Amino acid sequence: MSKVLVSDTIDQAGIDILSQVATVDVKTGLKPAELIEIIGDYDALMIRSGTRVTQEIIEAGTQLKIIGRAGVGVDNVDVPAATRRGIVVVNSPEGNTIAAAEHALAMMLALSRHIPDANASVKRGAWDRNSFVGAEVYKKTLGIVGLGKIGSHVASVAKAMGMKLLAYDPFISTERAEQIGCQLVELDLLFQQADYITLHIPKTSETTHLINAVTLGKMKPTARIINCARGGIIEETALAAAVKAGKIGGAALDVFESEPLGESDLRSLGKEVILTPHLGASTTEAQVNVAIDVAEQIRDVLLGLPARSAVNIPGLGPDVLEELKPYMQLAETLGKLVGQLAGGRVELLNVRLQGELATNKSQPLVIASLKGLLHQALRERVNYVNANIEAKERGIRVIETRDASVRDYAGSLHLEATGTLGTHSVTGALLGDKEIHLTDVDGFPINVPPSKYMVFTLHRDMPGIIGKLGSLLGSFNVNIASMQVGRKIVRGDAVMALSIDDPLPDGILEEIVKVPGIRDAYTVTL
Ligand SMILES: NC(=O)c1ccc[n+]([C@@H]2O[C@H](COP(=O)([O-])OP(=O)(O)OC[C@H]3O[C@@H](n4cnc5c(N)ncnc54)[C@H](O)[C@@H]3O)[C@@H](O)[C@H]2O)c1
Ligand SMILES: O=C(O)CC[C@@H](O)C(=O)O
Repeated sequence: MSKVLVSDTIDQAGIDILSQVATVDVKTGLKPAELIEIIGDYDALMIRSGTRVTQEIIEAGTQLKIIGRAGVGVDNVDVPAATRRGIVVVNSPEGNTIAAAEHALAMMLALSRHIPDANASVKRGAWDRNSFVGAEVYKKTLGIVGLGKIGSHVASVAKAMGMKLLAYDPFISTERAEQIGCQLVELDLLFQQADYITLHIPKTSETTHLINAVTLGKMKPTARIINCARGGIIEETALAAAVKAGKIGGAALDVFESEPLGESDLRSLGKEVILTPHLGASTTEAQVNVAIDVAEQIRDVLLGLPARSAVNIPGLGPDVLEELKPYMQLAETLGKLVGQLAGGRVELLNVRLQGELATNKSQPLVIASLKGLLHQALRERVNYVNANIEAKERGIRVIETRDASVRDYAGSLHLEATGTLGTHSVTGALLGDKEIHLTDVDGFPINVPPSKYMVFTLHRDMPGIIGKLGSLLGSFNVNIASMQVGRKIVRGDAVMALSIDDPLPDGILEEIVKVPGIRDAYTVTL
């Protein structure tokens, strides 16, 4: 049975799902050295934001197949290191959207009305109504930086509260922003005009210290800034100085440059600053959502299935996956087949999406084809995560083409591999109830479902050849399950595809090519 380590607190609903397929150990609060010591025993690691999964931990995790982040941000995981090792990294892109958006809105209102300090004052025994006069958000301008899932939800609630909405997000269209009720503006204008600024962007090299002494200087002296996205987007010393000097009105932060927050000027500021300990996703609902979402993906990957929200498998979102899953299986089978027909070192793979398939995303099919192609060399070491990298490292060039005009089957996939021993091609389609069929080998039309063990011959189409091959295989006790010949013209060149019950014993290929009329023979395991 597989073993899963859960190293941060996650909801029991997730543990229950993992327990269906694995032994689950929950060990929270581990020091990095302790994690390194035990991680080698585990097939999967499930975390929240508390565990930093460094390259060292990934390298010590020799059995790891998947790292599941119960939340959105994977900035606490060394994703490139995981990718190099072929470890899938999954997250829960939507499970805590509402929780994080509501936390940002709660922070905005709490900051405006001094709720935390007023509450603390009453609890201390005071009844001070003069110190906590606040401001209304109604008719004020909210500047939203990052109009993705969380930013959009904040926008719709803020709109209902009567706020005017400005947004900055270079990756969304003006139409999309307008749909959500936001005016898309340049960042400087947003800084100059907003009464409240809320950040909903990832932490990247462009967004690190986006809010600094210079940008803070562009804001209104009454502006209040809210960060429930990621620590480090705001330069904290500059923020503390700006609040102290009255250059901005205040700030509410849920996330920090270093967590847990250590010594910080922010702690000593008054009611203009509110701090929460990374609570954006901390609702019962969100924790159930993310735990189930990520645990299901870990379960699937441990069962050999693809994950729906893998961050290191390009182009493989849940919607794409649903539609392309059967074609990915087809691509992998064709990749295995063409790789073995080509033999030697493959230098070029042409992946052609044909017919209806031509309108689909090609990237997942390219990855699956490469996974199949590299299986011969790498076996279980190659997977959807590292297939691209492994192919690049081996100097395999990939060309993707599309031909919507091919109408033989509703949608088909054609792979052509060129290597040190020549060029071979295979085509396949899904027939009936999504059953894989080989429809062409080296330009010869056939129609056979692939089987685990197969033999292909290139021969001259002439009387007696099938019988001779059958007798030869029979004499070596090889049982033929099915056989089909593909030819373009009568008595021209032809391809024979044989499904056999067991692997072809060593030395028989050499005997097959001695049969008069047979020019070449290949055996493959799919
Ligand atoms: N505090 C918490 O507990 C908590 C919980 C959930 C998410 N988060 C964080 O909230 C943030 C937003 O999450 P989301 O789910 O909305 O992500 P998302 O991917 O749906 O949205 C992010 C948006 O930021 C935009 N963006 C990227 N770079 C930008 C840039 N340089 N300038 C402006 N916009 C840019 C993108 O186009 C996208 O629309 C992330 O940092 C996430 O880690 C925090
Ligand atoms: O695990 C948490 O509570 C934080 C989650 C949040 O920061 C996220 O990125 O999803």
